[in-house]
Amino acid sequence: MIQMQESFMWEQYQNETPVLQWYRRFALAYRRNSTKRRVQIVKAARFQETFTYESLRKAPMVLMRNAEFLKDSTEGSHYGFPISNKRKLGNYPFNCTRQAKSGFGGVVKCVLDRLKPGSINEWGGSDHSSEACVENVKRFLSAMDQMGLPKFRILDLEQGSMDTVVECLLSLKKHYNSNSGGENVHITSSMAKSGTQPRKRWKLLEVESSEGIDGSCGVSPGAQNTPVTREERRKSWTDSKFQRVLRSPVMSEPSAALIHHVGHKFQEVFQLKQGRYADIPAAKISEIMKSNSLDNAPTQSLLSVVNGILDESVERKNGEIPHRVACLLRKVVQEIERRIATQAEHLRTQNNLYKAREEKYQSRLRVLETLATGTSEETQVATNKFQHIKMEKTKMEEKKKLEEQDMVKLTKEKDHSDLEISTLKQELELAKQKYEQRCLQLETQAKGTTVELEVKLKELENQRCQQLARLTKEKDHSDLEISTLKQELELAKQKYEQRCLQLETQAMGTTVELEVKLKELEDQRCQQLARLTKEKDHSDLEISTLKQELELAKQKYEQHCLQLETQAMGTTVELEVKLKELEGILEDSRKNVQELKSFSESKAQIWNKKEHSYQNFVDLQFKSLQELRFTSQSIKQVVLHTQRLYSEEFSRLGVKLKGLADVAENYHMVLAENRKLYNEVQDLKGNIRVYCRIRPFLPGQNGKQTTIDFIGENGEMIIVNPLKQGKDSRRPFKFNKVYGPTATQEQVFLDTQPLVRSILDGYNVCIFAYGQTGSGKTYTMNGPDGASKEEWGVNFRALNDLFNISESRRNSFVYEIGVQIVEIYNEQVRDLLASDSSQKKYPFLFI
Ligand SMILES: Nc1ncnc2c1ncn2[C@@H]1O[C@H](COP(=O)(O)OP(=O)(O)OP(=O)(O)O)[C@@H](O)[C@H]1O
Repeated sequence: MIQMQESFMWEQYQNETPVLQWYRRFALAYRRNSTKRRVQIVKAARFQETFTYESLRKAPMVLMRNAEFLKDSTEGSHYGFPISNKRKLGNYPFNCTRQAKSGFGGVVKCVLDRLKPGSINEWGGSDHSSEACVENVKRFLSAMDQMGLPKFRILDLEQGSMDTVVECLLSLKKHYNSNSGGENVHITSSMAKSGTQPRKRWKLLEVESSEGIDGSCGVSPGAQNTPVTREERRKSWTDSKFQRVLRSPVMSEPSAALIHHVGHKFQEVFQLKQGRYADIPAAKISEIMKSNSLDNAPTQSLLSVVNGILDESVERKNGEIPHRVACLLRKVVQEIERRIATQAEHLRTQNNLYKAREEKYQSRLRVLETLATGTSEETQVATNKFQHIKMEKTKMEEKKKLEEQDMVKLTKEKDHSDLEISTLKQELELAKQKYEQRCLQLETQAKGTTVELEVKLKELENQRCQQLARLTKEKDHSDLEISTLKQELELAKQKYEQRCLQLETQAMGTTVELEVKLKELEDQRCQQLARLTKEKDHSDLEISTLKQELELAKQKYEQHCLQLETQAMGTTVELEVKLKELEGILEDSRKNVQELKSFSESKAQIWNKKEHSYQNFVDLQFKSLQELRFTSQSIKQVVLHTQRLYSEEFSRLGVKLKGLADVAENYHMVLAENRKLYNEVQDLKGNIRVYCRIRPFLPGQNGKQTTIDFIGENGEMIIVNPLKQGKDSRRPFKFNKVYGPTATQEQVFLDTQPLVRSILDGYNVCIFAYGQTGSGKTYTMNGPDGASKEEWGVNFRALNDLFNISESRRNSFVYEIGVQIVEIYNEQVRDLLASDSSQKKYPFLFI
């Protein structure tokens, strides 16, 4: 930590916060091993109100490291002042004026001596008096004002705000940097004269401000004049620097071997000649500057060189540094600056690296989070399953409860039905009694009715007898009437006869009158007779009707009597039937009672059975619930196991798939290669190939002699012509191949098949047959009419082959196959598949 802090230079100083400034001071104090001073610094820092962990957290990375250190330093029992205790901090208001004034006083004094030599206020001979410091600061500010450089307020110092102060000092540094080296010499000399100890401008503030912390403005005059003390200080400073540099994790140091080799040389040249830098010959210095000694020298050596030169310059009293040494110093400082720049770059890259690592870790964290969410999802699924099982369990329990309730209900119902049965039995008993009473009543009623009927019958009998008696009386009366009427008629007849006789006698007396009168009388008598006969007829009729009526009445009475008798009989029968019915009903009721009894008994048995079965069912359910629980447990384990297996399988599958993908890729490559080679072979065989086929003799041509003399294996053929002599009699021919008369269709196709197949790779192929009429072109290309598969010609076989291949490559390729058949005859091209005659001739019109 300390080494880190010590490596901060002017450029970084402007970014420092009070905390960092404090730390810088602390680091220097630490380096000087002054516990008292450290405690003092820690106290000072603790009392700053802005100094909280929160501000530390927001600080840059280096500051954070400081903060860690600070934490360690302050929280430990070492100092016993926990800085986070704000309450305590409030009790100690920080008065930075004293520290600031006294610390900063030294800086101001030195700078003022350079700006305005001899204007330093040294009241009372004490450099450390507050008044002298304030006066010096004021003078410094006026000097800055005169130079037109930005300044700060004394109030800033009092409030401890170092920003404006640092800015002021930086502008001053820039101002001097822009000046030439000669001026440096002058300033250095003037500073040396004034008794101060300037080393290097950009180190000035660091050293002097650190020196000013404890109120001692730079090195005390007495100490300056003590060489041993100065030497010791220089040595200790060099050692500490050396240690720091060696331990620095960010310094871009050369390798250990190189340090050993070159560093040794460097030390030899410089360190061994401490105090004699001015004596080094210019040639040696220029050699060192030209060579890469500086590049390879350790930083510690470089710093010691700088220190040595500066110390030597102090020792020399006049403060002058030879030009060559100044150049060397510049070179060394440049090298140190370069290293610091590399260091800064290194820090930046490390920072980037840390950032990248942080991002990586964050992405890992995200992955872990997603995994965690995945796990939580799985857990969710498992919990859901568990909930489901729980629900099922509760359902089962509810079911069980319901069944128990059902059981209770059923037992209640059973009791209820038992009650009902008993009430029914009672009712049945009552009904039975009622029926018996009713039967008795009916029997009594029937008896009563029978008696009534008998009485009625008797009455009817009496009535009938009375009616009969009346009718007989009436008959007698009418008989009497008839007899009286007959007597009257006899009397009337007799009277008429007597009258007739009288009249005859009278007529006799009087003839004409009588005869007339007789006639009249006769007429009257005839009329009377007629009337009397009529009346007699009428009375006869009446008598006959009366007789008939009487007969009818008699019959009616008889019928009525018969009816009454039959009614009485029917009623008796009905009553008997009713009686029988009632007896039957009674019997049925008895039977019903018996049946009800048996039914209730059987129902009770059924209920008992049901109860038993429900009990069994409940037991079974309970068992199955137990089994279900056990099964769910085992399923859970199986699921977990399966998940494990699944992930393993998945990874294995991935590996296999990868292998398979590689193999597939290789396969495709090999396939492509094969195709290329195949087509190359086809090309090598020749783009145009001529095959000759010799047709066998047709039936009926067997007697003829062949002209084929020889057929070679490699397409040679000799034809003989017996009509010619000598050389012309035997003519050799050469083809790609010659098929003899016995060659099959398949053999012919086998040679053309590779060519046909190259169509699928995008090659154009044409196969045509040529020959005289009847030589077998159609036979070779198509085959004979109604050809079997063995007799298929080239066309059929080629198409069949193409279809088969396209089918087998269905998953990889899609081929479109079309067929066109044309005829070229007499230089006319005809489409043989066209149905329309207008489209048959070339050029074809495709629609
Ligand atoms: N290799 C063979 N084996 C058996 N019979 C064959 C063979 N070649 C041709 N033939 C028969 O020879 C006869 C003539 O053949 P084809 O019709 O194929 O001749 P072509 O050259 O097509 O004649 P054209 O030019 O007149 O159409 C047919 O009856 C055919 O069956």
